[in-house]
Amino acid sequence: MRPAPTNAPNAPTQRVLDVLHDWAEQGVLRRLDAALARFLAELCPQMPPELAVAVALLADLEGRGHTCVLLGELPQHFIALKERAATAGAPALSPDVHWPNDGERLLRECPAVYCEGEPDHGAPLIFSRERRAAPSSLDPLGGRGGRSTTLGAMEAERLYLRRYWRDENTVAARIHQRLQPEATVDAPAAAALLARLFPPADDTEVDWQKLACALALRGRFTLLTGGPGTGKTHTAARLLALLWALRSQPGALRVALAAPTGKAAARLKQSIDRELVKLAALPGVAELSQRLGPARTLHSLLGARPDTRRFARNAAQPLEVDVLLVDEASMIHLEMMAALLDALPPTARLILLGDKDQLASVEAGAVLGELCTGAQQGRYTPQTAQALQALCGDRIPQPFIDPTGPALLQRVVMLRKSHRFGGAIGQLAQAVNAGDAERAQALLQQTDGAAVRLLPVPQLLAPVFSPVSAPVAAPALVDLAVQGRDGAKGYAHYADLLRQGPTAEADWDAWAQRVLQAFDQCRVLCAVREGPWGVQALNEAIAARLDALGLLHGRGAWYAGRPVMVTRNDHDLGVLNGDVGIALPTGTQGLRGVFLQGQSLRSVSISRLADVQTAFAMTVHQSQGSEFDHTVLVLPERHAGLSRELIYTGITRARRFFTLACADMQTLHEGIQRVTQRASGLLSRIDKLPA
Ligand SMILES: Nc1ncnc2c1ncn2[C@@H]1O[C@H](COP(=O)(O)OP(=O)(O)OP(=O)(O)O)[C@@H](O)[C@H]1O
Repeated sequence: MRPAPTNAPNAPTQRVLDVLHDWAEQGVLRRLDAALARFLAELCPQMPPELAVAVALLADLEGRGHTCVLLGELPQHFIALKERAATAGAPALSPDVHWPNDGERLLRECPAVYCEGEPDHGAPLIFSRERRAAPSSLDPLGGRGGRSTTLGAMEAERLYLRRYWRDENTVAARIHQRLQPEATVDAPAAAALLARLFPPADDTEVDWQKLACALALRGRFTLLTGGPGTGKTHTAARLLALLWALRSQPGALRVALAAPTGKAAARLKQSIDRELVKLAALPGVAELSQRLGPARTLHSLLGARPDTRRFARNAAQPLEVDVLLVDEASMIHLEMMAALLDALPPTARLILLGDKDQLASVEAGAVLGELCTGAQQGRYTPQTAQALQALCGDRIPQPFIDPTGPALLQRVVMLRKSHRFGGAIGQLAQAVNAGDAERAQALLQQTDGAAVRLLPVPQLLAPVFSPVSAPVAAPALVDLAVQGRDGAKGYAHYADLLRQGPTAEADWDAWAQRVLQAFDQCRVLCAVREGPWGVQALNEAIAARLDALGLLHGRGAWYAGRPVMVTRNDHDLGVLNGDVGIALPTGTQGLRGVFLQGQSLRSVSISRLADVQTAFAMTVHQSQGSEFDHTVLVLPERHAGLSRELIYTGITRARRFFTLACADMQTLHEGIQRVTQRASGLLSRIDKLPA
């Protein structure tokens, strides 16, 4: 069904499209959502009005991260959308337009819909119906420590746009293919190396890191999840050393490192290098270190092409790798995961690292979270347990054994012990993750210890929003951001270093590095961009305060010390989306944007830095993959966008100090209770494929 849209939709649908157009004009929907409904209705003039609304809703939901819509939920979505329109004072939809009880019939009769299982005529909408019992990978306890990561794991009827349906199928098929049993490794050699890499500890705890490596030797797909500091990279480095030592031909293993952002890629490379140095005594590790190239962003690895969503690397032009290690995999959206798996040769090993409890990608899909459903419980089959014991001598404890454990979970390991956070920050992250708002509140309000602190922004000091003036950030919050607290640095620290300048021309690089590192000691993270609690207002307020204190001269678009975050990859300039740099005065060339890339500096003319934003404050989403000594998390009052994942991600960006700034505890409690659920059918698709 790909003719050019020439026909006018039927009259009732046309009326609905006009209303959708008005809704888009008034911000109830995105223009894109209404335009898609019109486009499909013009392709298929007999499309009923209800389906036109469902298409706009589907596009709207995909904008919010869902990859499909569950039919059973369409009636509520219709109601919620109508309420949004009413609240915005937009024209009402006729009361007759609602999702009918027999919505399936409506889908089956519409030529714009392809019903899975029937001959595929290329229709743009896909109706998928599963008549199966709950898939075996469904976590009986609800995954993620008692909650469900997706809405679509049980028997369900789903409506997709073709693009997401195709990507979901690709990811399911490629992962399923990688779950097939692998050729055996040299077991005695592997056992000896594992014993060397993971010497027995004094405690009796299970060594999940060792088990993860043993498990990874069994197949071409491994997923390591765990909170920050649980040793995902530590383990991955040992796994690479192991694979290198056990390779069948000398020098033949091509290993690639990648991450979704430039910052995360740089961190991955640094951590792997650091860990490999510790393993230098092992056979071949020196050679592995030497051969390991830089970690690349997924875009660069796959060969992103300007102005297209296609990549140079794909199934026809696969990546030339034997082992691909990808960090921060929670940030990978469905489309990118499909592209990555498509471009990976079937023989290559894929090792994904990520924290399943972090915010999912901005774009549609929550692939890592979904693949980790049940990881908390282990669910290893007795066969897996026996094989691992034979290989490394360690036993998987009985509570983690489940004879019905799905094939996918035989490739997933959750690391449980944090080697970085012992104290209050780790406990706070754990409480939030467990949905225990009372405990989180108690930890934030305890007065001993400086690691975790609450900055109540009382009503009187609360940000004032006036429709005529720009939103104003709370002074107490700005004070904290500038001055810090109890040894936790604020921005005055880097501004001080900046003011001092280099001692001599020759010291410029060292000084610039110190300024950049000092800036990274503190970061203000916001849940929203707009309004008094948002990125924009805080950026302005912090710059103004530093200016008032004489620490920066923060007037005009560019000033010495302006921190900026790149918002778009620019391969010519060598800066990537998410890179943070600072405008620094140079002797002869005036102000230049300076970025720390690994151990070296990149300096860029500020006139060429078109896609940047000031970076005193950034969104929690933008901070993923980064860590700061002192993290200040700012929560707007009673905001629907607050979620458990967002709060957890904000907290876990803090290395030594964490401060929460919010108006009241109710905001925190509500946020912790709000768990993001994204509709998807990925798990059931993997389960459905024949073994
Ligand atoms: N088994 C271990 N014994 C000793 N130190 C460890 C162990 N596991 C990890 N570490 C150390 O703990 C620190 C954190 O480990 P690592 O960076 O691998 O964690 P991570 O899970 O990758 O963290 P993040 O999610 O923040 O990237 C590192 O300094 C690492 O060397």
